[in-house]
Amino acid sequence: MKEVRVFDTTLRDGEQTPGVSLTVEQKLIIASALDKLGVDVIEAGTAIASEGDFKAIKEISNAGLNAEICSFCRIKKEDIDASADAEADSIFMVAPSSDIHIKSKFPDKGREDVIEMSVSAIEYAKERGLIVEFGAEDASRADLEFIVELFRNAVSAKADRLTYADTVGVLTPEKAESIMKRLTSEFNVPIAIHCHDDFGLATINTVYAIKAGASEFHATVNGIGERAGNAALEEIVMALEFHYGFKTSIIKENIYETSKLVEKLTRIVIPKHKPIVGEYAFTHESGIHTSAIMRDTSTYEPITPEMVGRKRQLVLGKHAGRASIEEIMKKLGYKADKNQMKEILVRVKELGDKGKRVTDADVKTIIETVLQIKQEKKVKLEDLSIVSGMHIMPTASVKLRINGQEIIEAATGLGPVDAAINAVKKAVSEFADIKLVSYHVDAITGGTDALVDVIVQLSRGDQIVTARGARTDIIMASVEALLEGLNMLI
Ligand SMILES: CC(=O)SCCNC(=O)CCNC(=O)[C@H](O)C(C)(C)COP(=O)(O)OP(=O)(O)OC[C@H]1O[C@@H](n2cnc3c(N)ncnc32)[C@H](O)[C@@H]1OP(=O)(O)O
Ligand SMILES: CC(=O)C(=O)O
Repeated sequence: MKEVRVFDTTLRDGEQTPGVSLTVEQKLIIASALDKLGVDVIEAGTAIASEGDFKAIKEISNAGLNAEICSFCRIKKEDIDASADAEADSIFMVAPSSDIHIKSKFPDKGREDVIEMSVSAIEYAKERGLIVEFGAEDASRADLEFIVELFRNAVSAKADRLTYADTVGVLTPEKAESIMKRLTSEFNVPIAIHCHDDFGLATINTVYAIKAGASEFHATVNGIGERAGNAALEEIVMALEFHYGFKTSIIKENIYETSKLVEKLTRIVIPKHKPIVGEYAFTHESGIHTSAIMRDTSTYEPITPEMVGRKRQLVLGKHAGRASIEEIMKKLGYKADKNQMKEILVRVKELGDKGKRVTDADVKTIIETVLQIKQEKKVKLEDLSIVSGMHIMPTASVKLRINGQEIIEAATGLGPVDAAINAVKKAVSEFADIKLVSYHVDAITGGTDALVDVIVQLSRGDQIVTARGARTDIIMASVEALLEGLNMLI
């Protein structure tokens, strides 16, 4: 089984995603998570780019991590100096290689000049004790014979590794394969592939380059990066290991945790349907699927969620069937006869047909209505007040009745909704350890008087539930959703 090295560039190319900017502390947190994930190289930033990046690279380099710590560099002495001064183990040194890039970056220079500049930069970097991974930028639009010539000179100058960069994502799997076959037949040093996702081909191009002999790939967690992003680490690892029999150092059970951390700190929300890490990658709604999954999970899951540190979710909606209802009834501890089951299913579908996402709390209400179960709500809102304004820290106070006992709490927050949620969470903290997993708000109509639909996901231990609040007042809708969920969990 051939082992492939993983060069993670979440903190460099990933951070080049428009709007993403990480503090030194955040970079350290992500670097530690990447190390725990098992990546071989962490490209921690560009030492020359800013004081913060310099400091981040230095702190990460001195954090005692197992991974090699790398800094991005141009073929420029000052970039090499900054990287060496930041105490990086290695540099990813990049030279423009296509005529388009050479012309626009060095208008009075040509291919020969790029070779000369690269050679002297590599020699200088080696003098400064750095491992040099030398990359050809925009290689996929360059003359392949020039790339071979550039790499030959780079290797003579003692570059340790080479990278072929598909900077604007124009490779195809066939090209990636034939080019990598040629390059790996010419050179004895390790060759990496660096792909972007402009045509949605970053994963397959990377996989084909690896199949053809590349021994390392560059990727980012969640595929974040410039424009359409970089190749996604989690997709490539799973594809290489599952379909092609390669081995990586990645501890797959840590994938989801790392993905959620990167989502939280970069604030780049993972699309719900994204492979491996999207919310719905292991969620099933359709009746036919749920019914089969309950007999054998492999019917509709190519890999188990546990493999990547996740759990399966079964949700109800207009596509539900009897098996889905039976499963949720079992979970909630209810029993119903045939006719009642039919009625519950009809009502769930009715809600779905109205275009609504059916939450767990909706299902519970439907079941209790059909079964004529009158459940006293354990947590009731008796009062809520909010103070917010230009020069005031948003503050909320709540009066709840929990199991008949009156509880009054107050909390501050980043905004009035946050303050209200914090106050409720504080009030119930003695009764249960509840976590808010996700919060989603939609304005159903267009104006400022719109009906606001809030959907929350709450967890308590292993249990996760969804609940809704719908009001014209966003604070009340949020608290209502939270209380609905709480009542399900407590
Ligand atoms: C495909 C990629 O991801 S490439 C990596 C992109 N990453 C970054 O840009 C990192 C963040 N960048 C920065 O902080 C800044 O751009 C810096 C510090 C690197 C440079 O800043 P400045 O000196 O102000 O230059 P500026 O950003 O305006 O232009 C880039 C310069 O680098 C030159 N350059 C670009 N690539 C290379 C290269 N591989 N080697 C040498 N010089 C290069 C350009 O020709 C241009 O030079 P010029 O100023 O003489 O025209
Ligand atoms: C260097 C780099 O990030 C690229 O060519 O895409």
